[in-house]
Amino acid sequence: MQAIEARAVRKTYGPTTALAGVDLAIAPGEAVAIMGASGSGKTTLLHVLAGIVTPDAGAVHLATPAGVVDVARLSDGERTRLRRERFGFVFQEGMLVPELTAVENVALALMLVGSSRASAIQEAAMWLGSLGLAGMEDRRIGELSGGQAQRVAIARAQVTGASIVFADEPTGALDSVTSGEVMTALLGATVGRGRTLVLVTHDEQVAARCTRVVRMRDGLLVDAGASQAGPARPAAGMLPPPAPGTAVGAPSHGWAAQPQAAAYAQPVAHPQSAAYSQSAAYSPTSAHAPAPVAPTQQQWQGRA
Ligand SMILES: Nc1ncnc2c1ncn2[C@@H]1O[C@H](COP(=O)(O)OP(=O)(O)OP(=O)(O)O)[C@@H](O)[C@H]1O
Repeated sequence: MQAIEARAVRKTYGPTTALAGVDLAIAPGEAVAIMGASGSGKTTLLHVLAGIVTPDAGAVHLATPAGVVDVARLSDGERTRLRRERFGFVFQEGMLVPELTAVENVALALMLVGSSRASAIQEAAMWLGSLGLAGMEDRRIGELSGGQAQRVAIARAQVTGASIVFADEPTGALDSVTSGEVMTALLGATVGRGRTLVLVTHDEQVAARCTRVVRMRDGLLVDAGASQAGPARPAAGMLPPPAPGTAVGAPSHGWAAQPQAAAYAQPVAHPQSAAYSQSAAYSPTSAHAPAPVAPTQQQWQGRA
C-alpha cells in the first residue's frame, strides 16, 4: 500500500495550469524530493497532497489506520483534521512564533492538543535535545541561527507524531553546510523513524539525500524517479542521539513503517499527541503562501 498517491491530479488558477494531470505514488518510509523549474507546479503538488489545496480533478489517496481516504474529496473540516492528525510541515522560513522561545514553540504544538504546559515543555525539550539543540531551549527564535531555527521547526513538525512530513524548500535560506546538517536532522526525524517525507527543493544536493527524486515541468511529472533500494540515510555519525526514555527502532505509526527504517531509527514520537493542530500552521486559502503558525504569544500566555 502507498502512504499517499496522487492520481490524475489537475489544478488551474484562472488561465494558468499549475497541475496538468499528475500521478505520483509515494511508499511509506520514502523520502521523495520534488524538483523542477520555477512555476512548474511543485508547491501546488505538495499542497494538494497535504490537503491544503483542493484539486479541480483527480484523487489523492492517503493510507490511514481506518483505511484509504481520498484527501481531495474530504470536506474542509475533515482535511483540517487530517492535517492535525497525520501531517507535519516544515517551510523555508520555519514559520515559528518569534515572541516565543525555542522550547515554547515546540511545546505550543502539544498544548494545542491538550498537554499541560509542564509536560509539553518537558517533551519539547526532549525533542530539541534529540535534534542537537540542548541548552538552546530558552532562546527566542531571533537568537538562533537559521539552521537552529529549522531544527526547531523540524521538532515542531514531528512532536505530535505525524506520519507524513511535507517540507517546502526547508534549506532554501541556508548555506550548504548548514543545509546538509538540517537535512540530516530532517531525514533522521522522518524516514529515520519510519515516517514519509515529501520535500520540494531546487537544490540537487538536498535532493540527492532523498530516496527518490521526481521532476516536474509545466504542471506534469516528467520523471517519476527510481526509488533507491535503501532508505534515505542521514550522514553517518550525524544522527541526533535517542532521547532518554524513548524506545529506539519502532516507528510512530505501524501502518506507515518500512522495515528498513529500523536501520537508522530515531527516538519514537509520542502517538498520544497526534492531534496537533496543523490547521493552526496553515491557511488553506492560499496556495502560494501558507500563513505562519497561527498560535500567538497571547495564546501561549492564555494557556500558561
Ligand atoms: N494561488 C495561485 N493563484 C494564481 N496562480 C497560482 C497560484 N498558485 C500557483 N499559481 C501558479 O501556478 C503555477 C505553479 O506554481 P507553483 O507555486 O506550484 O510552482 P513551483 O514549481 O513551486 O514554483 P517555485 O519553484 O517558483 O516555487 C505557477 O505558474 C504559479 O504562478
